[in-house]
Amino acid sequence: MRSVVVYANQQAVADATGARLGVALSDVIAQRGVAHVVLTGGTVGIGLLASLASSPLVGLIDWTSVHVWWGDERFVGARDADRNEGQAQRVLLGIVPLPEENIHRMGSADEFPTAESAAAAYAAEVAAHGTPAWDVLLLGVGPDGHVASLFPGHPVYAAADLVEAVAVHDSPKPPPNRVSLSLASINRAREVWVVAAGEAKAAAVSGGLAGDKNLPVAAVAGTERTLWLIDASASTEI
Ligand SMILES: O=C(O)[C@H](O)[C@@H](O)[C@H](O)[C@H](O)COP(=O)(O)O
Repeated sequence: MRSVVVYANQQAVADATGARLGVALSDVIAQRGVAHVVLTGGTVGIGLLASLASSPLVGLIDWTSVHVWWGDERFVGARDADRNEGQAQRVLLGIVPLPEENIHRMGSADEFPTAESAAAAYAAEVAAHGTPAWDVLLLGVGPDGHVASLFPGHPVYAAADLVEAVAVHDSPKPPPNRVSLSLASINRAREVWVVAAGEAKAAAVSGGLAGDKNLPVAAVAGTERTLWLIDASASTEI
């Protein structure tokens, strides 16, 4: 099932999605005992975590039952400000009582010689946890229709999709070296939530919703639900 929800502006997308995530995590824990959430980088992706951190909903969640994963990561030094995990840590993960062993970071350039080896280690980490069907998987969208670090026309996106995680070089969005979940991994999620705000995203949103085969955002779907959580200016071309 696919639904599109249009909010007034970027802050409203972040606030509503942060609240939605808080409710979803407590619901999943009540139903299944453990929740696997996959985070995304980007403005809305980090903004919604900040919003959840300041919401009373944050206290509803049994954080010891939450496992946090990433859809993609920038392959730079562990303390580089570009790291998605560092940004998430600052706004939410470092504030809530989340056990360190529940935080599944993609490897940095300080720990791994290549993005390939970091991707392989991440695939092993996913396998070691039973290759979970992600309960909620968040994705920002680029103006070019990329999601996670899967870029349209990039050889990694075009290549066969039989692995869990891939190394990405020559990313059109800096920094150039990245690690990303594959499309197969993303689409194992029960719920995929696509978040986007701003007029720069309008073409990607309309192309994605119309099923433009060239756009990675058009190829993502949850097995139970796909939610597009966007603002008014990203919705003008639908
Ligand atoms: O690490 C990253 O760069 C991302 O995960 C990427 O896929 C991001 O989510 C989109 O580019 C949207 O980013 P903005 O919301 O900042 O435009």
